Amino acid sequence: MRGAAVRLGGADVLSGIDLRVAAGERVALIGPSGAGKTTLLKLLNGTVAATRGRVRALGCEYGRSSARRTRAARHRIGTVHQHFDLVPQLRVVHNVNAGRLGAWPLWKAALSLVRPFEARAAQAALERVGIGDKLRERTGDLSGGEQQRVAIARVLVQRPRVVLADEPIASLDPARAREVVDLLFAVSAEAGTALVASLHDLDVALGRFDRVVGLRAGRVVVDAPPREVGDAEVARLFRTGGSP
Ligand SMILES: Nc1ncnc2c1ncn2[C@@H]1O[C@H](COP(=O)(O)OP(=O)(O)OP(=O)(O)O)[C@@H](O)[C@H]1O
Repeated sequence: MRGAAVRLGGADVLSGIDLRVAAGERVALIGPSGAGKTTLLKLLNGTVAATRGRVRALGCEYGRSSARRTRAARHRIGTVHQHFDLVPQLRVVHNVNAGRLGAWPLWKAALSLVRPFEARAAQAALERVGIGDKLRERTGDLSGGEQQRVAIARVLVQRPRVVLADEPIASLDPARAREVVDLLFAVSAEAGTALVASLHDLDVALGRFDRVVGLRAGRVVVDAPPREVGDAEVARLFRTGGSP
């Protein structure tokens, strides 16, 4: 993205964002609450439009490319949402298959709610995330950590080229958090899938990722490999008050 800005509710949420993520790159997005991390992820998956600047993803430029090209790009961007974004009343298989909805015609999507299509692919994805026995369970009956895995399985069946994860480990204990990060890295290692994850856990961001992008008040103030992000950069990002 070049010079991207987002204005929401009369306020500048992001300004002057220049960012390029390469295939297979693993980027941790850090910064204080309200810095604009979620909004930046939404800009990348096209669910929020830039008010200024350009955002390109997988050969499409949001707002300029044809609807068909834009849809095709968005199908290959998988997002793990902060609050999972699952339908608790539905069985796990339906929530996993939601990752295929963009690729299915409407009739197939509707019919699949009665008799699930591609249950085998959903089963394989669930096995991959370690909950292969949950296919027919009601999603709302699963623990928070299990629901997080369902959300990752949904992204897996999408066969993404880019995975965006919004605070994917916020609700997990340290051991589960490590497993989820391992899982996201394993997904990214396949087929050069890029991973961009917003994180509040600095140890994970600095210890595991290839690159750290730090946002403060809607601007990128750090963009470097972890070895170059020291106490001074972290303090600059997280200090309270003052200008960006
Ligand atoms: N739809 C909206 N309308 C108005 N303001 C919004 C909207 N969405 C986000 N904002 C504002 O934009 C700013 C950035 O929000 P965002 O959720 O991107 O931050 P964040 O860095 O992800 O925060 P957190 O770490 O707390 O999740 C916040 O001040 C938020 O209130």
